[in-house]
Amino acid sequence: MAATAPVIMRVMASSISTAKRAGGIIRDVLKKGDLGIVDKGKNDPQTEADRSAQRCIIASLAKKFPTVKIIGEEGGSDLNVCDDWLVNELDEGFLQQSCPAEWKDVKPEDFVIWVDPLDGTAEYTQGHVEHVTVLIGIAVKDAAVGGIIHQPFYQQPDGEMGRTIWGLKGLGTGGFTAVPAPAGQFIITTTRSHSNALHQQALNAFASTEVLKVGGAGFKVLQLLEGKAHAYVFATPGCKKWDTCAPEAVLEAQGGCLTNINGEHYAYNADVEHVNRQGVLASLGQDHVALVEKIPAEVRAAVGAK
Ligand SMILES: Nc1ncnc2c1ncn2[C@@H]1O[C@H](COP(=O)(O)O)[C@@H](O)[C@H]1OP(=O)(O)O
Ligand SMILES: [Mg+2]
Ligand SMILES: [Mg+2]
Ligand SMILES: [Mg+2]
Repeated sequence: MAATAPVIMRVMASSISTAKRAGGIIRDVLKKGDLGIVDKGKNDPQTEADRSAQRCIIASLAKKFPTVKIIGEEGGSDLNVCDDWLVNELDEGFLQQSCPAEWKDVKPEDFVIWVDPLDGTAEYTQGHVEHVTVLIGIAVKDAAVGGIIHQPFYQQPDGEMGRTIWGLKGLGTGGFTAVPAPAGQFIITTTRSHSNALHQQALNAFASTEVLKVGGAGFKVLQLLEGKAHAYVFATPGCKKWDTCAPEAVLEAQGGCLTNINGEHYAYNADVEHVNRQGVLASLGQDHVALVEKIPAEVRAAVGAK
């Protein structure tokens, strides 16, 4: 099965196994205690866990899929890694499923894999480890089609650490139980470390019943999937294609929507600008267009303009 499955199924299965290994590396760095923090910019830290997890993910995927373009947040990495970091396995459970017809014949050169080895780095360094995720997004030409969101610090009922959520458009999602957000409320999930006055103005326009301030694009989309929030609002530039590719694919495979604040999808081909200049608006079980229309004109003029 593994050798004959279509490329997208093998990329997804390999990404599931690799994200789990990267999650182990992220836990190990924290356990050792020396985070090796480097500031890449304002509110933009990088740690030894970001660097090592990226090396593990890109070395593993590049070895298995040498002709697929892979773009990682932490730039060019040394792919000479120890065998322990080279993940060979393909997740067997995932491979049991059949490939949606639309992706069966996609060629390796039509894929881009967007890797965020550790989403929520600021929160990782501040002890909010439950916000941390590993994101591997799979784009076909312009579209975010498949995604893995791995939570290294999620404690399973049996005590095991980590859980892995996946989504593939046309197939569905796995690794979690979807829960609708509570009726009669409107809960927004948003940034806790990258807000500004304009972003606050956008939040105010929604007449929400509650605003949850948490880290990471992956964790906020998980909150939508698990019914903790109705919408994810980020009306400022700052997050990048590797932050949104996997969350968008998983959310949309579950019937939700992730766009910029104008309601347009970002393109994820290899030549796009990395920054998501027009912010992020995501929802599940909502009238997404009605949410787009709530963004104030002043915010749209400043953030939504091309
Ligand atoms: N201004 C920014 N500079 C760098 N990264 C950003 C910025 N804004 C958002 N991000 C990335 O998007 C994620 C979601 O943002 P937020 O938590 O503020 O909602 C952040 O965890 C960070 O990803 P990462 O942690 O992988 O660097
Ligand atoms: Mg970062
Ligand atoms: Mg990120
Ligand atoms: Mg990151």
